[in-house]
Amino acid sequence: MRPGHGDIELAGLCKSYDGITNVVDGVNLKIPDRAYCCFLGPSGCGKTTILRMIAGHEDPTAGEIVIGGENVLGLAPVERRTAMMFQSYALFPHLTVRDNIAFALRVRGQSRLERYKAVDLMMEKVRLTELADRLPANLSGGQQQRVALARAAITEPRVLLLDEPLSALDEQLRVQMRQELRRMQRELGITFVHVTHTQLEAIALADIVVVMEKGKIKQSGPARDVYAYPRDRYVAEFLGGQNIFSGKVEQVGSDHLVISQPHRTGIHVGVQADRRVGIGDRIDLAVRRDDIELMRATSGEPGGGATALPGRVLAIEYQGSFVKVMLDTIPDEEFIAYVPERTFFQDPFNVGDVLLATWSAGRARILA
Ligand SMILES: Nc1ncnc2c1ncn2[C@@H]1O[C@H](COP(=O)(O)OP(=O)(O)OP(=O)(O)O)[C@@H](O)[C@H]1O
Repeated sequence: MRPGHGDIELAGLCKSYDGITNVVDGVNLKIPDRAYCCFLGPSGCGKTTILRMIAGHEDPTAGEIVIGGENVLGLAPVERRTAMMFQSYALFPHLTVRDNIAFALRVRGQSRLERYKAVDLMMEKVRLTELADRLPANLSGGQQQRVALARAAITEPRVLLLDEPLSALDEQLRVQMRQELRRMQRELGITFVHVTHTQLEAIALADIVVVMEKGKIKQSGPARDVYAYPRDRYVAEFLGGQNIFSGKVEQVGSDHLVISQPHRTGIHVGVQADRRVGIGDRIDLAVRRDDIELMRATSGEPGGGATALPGRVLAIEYQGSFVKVMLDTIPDEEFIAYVPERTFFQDPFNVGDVLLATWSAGRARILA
């Protein structure tokens, strides 16, 4: 395997199938060599089209694709040194694991000896040595996936493109294979670009998460940035784990703002250097579900700088390590607190209880 030169740059990338609508609309992105990058977004947002353009299976309508410093437009997939792994692994049913993996090398005319040497090495890397002589029908879903990955990686690509690689697997296997993918990416030492519509998959795997909407990038960055600091309502809603609601700026202080809502007043928000707001502005706020603390309404107000809003418990769901408590704290918006399991059971709440939901000003974020 020759690693390196797997950095990708997309510049002004557009794709239209009908000459009218851009299904990929001005995408600019840099993916470093050997990064694990996940494109995340709902069905139809253009993720697969971007993948296919990087692979060379589809031509952009406008823009550039540069891999390892080389403009690859017009080059065939083999010349780009990209490889694609598909959702349905598309293994040859009549070939053994070894021959499935060797297939691309046979097409390239490598000698039997060369092929078998390369395939043995690859099988070791992806832990398939024991299964070398099996047919795909006699493999589990996870094992089939490893064969598909090995078959793509044997061509020594500098970039491996994966289109919803885990969607055919059941939940438990998906979580297991997530770790396998990450391990194999490190082992192969190449860039992975992975398309998914599953938030957890993206944040668990990726060095860089790219959140897309209608052909455009809404936000990209390390998983934690995108999850903990969503830029706007769309990203916050898509990544989940946040309470999102809008309000009007009533006061602007040196370190915090006071926001009101049709139903609630006295919502404190820390000043954010990246968001300039003035009195009267309408803003969207996000507060993480796990940053909300719930108190009995009788236990007094929280300390200075905190927000405390009343709410009735609508539903309670046990989730194992935490308990999900739904309240009507912000009427017309979903409002949920994640209470650590042990904390919850020290003094459990019931549906119908009226509580105070509190959080400190610094925990509320202003969205664009
Ligand atoms: N060959 C094609 N001809 C015409 N329209 C297409 C073609 N391929 C994709 N599209 C359209 O382009 C848009 C983006 O499709 P794409 O497959 O890239 O989305 P996606 O985000 O990967 O969604 P999914 O997760 O459902 O695959 C969709 O509206 C789709 O219908």
